[in-house]
Amino acid sequence: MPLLPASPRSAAARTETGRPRASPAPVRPAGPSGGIPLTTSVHDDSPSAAADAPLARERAHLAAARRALRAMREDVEALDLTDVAANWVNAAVLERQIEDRVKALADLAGTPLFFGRLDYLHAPGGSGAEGADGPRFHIGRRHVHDADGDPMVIDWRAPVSQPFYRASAKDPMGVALRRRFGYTGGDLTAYEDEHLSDPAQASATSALLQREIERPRVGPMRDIVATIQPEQDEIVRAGLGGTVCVQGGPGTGKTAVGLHRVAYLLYAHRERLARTGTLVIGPNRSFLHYIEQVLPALGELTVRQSTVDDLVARVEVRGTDEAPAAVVKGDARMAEVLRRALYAHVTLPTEPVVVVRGSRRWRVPAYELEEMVRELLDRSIRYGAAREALPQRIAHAVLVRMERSGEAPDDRVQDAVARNPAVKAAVKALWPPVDPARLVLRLLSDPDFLAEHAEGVLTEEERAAVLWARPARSVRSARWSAADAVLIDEAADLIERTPSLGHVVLDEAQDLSPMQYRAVGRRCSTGSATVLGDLAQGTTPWATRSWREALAHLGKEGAVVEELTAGFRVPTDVIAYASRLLPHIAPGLAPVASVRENPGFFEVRPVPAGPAGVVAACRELLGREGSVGLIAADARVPELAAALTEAGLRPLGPGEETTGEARLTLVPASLAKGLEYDHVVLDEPAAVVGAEPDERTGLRRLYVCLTRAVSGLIVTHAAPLPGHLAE
Ligand SMILES: Nc1ncnc2c1ncn2[C@@H]1O[C@H](COP(=O)(O)OP(=O)(O)OP(=O)(O)O)[C@@H](O)[C@H]1O
Repeated sequence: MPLLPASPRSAAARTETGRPRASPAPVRPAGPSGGIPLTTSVHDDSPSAAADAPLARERAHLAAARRALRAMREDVEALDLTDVAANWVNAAVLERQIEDRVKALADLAGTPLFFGRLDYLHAPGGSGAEGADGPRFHIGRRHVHDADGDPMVIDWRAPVSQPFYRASAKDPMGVALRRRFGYTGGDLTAYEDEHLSDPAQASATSALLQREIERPRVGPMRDIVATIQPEQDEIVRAGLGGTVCVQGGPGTGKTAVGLHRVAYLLYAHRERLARTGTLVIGPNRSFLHYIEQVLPALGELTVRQSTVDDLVARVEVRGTDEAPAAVVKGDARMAEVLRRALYAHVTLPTEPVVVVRGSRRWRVPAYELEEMVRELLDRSIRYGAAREALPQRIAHAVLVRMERSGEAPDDRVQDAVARNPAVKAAVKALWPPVDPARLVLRLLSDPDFLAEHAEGVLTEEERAAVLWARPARSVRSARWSAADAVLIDEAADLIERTPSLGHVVLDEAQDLSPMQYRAVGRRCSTGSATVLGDLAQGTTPWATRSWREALAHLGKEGAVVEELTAGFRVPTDVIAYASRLLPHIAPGLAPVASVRENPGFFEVRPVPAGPAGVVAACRELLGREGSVGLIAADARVPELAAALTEAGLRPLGPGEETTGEARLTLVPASLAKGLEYDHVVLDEPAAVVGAEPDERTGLRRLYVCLTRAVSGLIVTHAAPLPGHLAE
């Protein structure tokens, strides 16, 4: 059903009185640099616009949609639970659901209710008869309907919304007109039309899209729902059944795509994922803090976010590893060492089990017990499950004997026999309980135990690397490292299966060790994953070398690997400069092609030693609009923090949110990954490189730091620049 009075396309074009928008993003033909080709013109608010002009009508529709949304919210708020909830538990659950629903229906100030419109040529699936006017849909963050239940805004994730992201002049997907809306604050102030089926219109770049890409960045990450690109949309809407892996350079939208994919999957498979759960994994808490508002803004409030470290936190991590130890501990061969060490606890019986019941003794001979143990070892069930099954097997053997001698025991007798002290003692001896942390503690403390189970798996040198210099006395007192916690998690999974979620998004995946991939993989063993990363940004000693290998560790060998190459963050000059490092850090990877039109600014500035030059650069950039990030080698951060504070520019830490008043963040290089700022001062590249254990890792860290800027970058240096940055 048309939602606005439909007017024929030609008539609409005639009555439009707006003028093309000249700034900030002029309409221009798509160039070879990768501008986004559209057939478009922008119309904005103008005093001469007649009351019935399209913009006025769209505003009226927006106002009506807002009223309808309010009515939907009021309907939910007015729900009376007294009759429906049978008890207080049900009532509490329902109340929570209602609260969530009310929150999801909030009309967020500054978040447009719709951002696009599609005019179909014909009713989808209809006859397609000449002259038939198709329906018109406004596309927004959530579904809004009027009092009759007719849609006023369609959820961007609905199938009819898909052409908004994918339709092109080449394949209009049945769409006659695609309209994008521009907002200033919460006000609808502009629109831009593409007549997809009109071959006469020239290709141009979408000005509204450019405006969105180039907007200043202050505060946490925002959603990109109005401007998802076709190649991004393909990943966002990929089916729930398969795992997708995305390789993409800095600023190609991997994080954005991953988050929108979760929102899409929750829409398309709401019930299933409500049961099984979804999880977003990021590299550290400040990153998670930066992205945490994207999903709630899309109406999704139930997605858990976690770091890998938090995921495996069965012990308190208070220690660190030297790189050689961490590399071995993160190697997938450790899984085999753990498996062997665990199953070494199982022994084959030499004695029979004798169960005394009343005046009778029942004897299960050793060879029969051995058969049971061997059979359980052969089955692919967890150590703990087998341990639980063994007493029942023994009891069953006793029951068979009872029946043979004329007794008629029932299930209760079998349970009682299984709990018999003789059976319990036998099980404890044959298949003893194992605590995962104690198992790892012994492996890392006892050279003989490690040697026995790592025989033929780890070299002597590797064994020496992982052994603790001072063996720990207890699980509590051990100074566990992050890599140790992953080993404990692996051992725990060998004993008891880790529950699987429905879908996991793994961001900045390139930094995970094989053992960490396994830890994530078992959390989506019966679900699927979205793996996002950039091989060039891997800065751990065990960084991913190939996605195929990583996917195998994750247990998702069949996943498709997609590549994103259009860059939405970094200006052309800056990405060109950073890309000089690519041949040294990830040969074979294509440089990102920036789609930003604003060239931004880029300067490499020699400064005298000491913080004065850096402080001056920060002050200079604070004179511009948007956020400023000062990125420096971790060791230089305290000195720079003091200098900035003394200069009256007290900086925020990377976890703290930038605001209009506090726009300067001091970011240690080790935490810069995934973040972005309008303007960046990068302090002393040689120190960033020098802080890493090897040159390649150092250059990769530098690549990450060089690619955080949205509008401009000043590189300040007193020491010579790393030679690899020379052309
Ligand atoms: N289609 C789009 N429209 C508008 N902005 C976009 C689009 N895609 C990405 N962006 C913006 O580009 C910036 C970079 O995106 P994102 O952080 O997701 O990139 P990334 O590939 O994860 O980068 P990195 O490798 O540095 O972590 C973000 O501000 C994001 O909102």
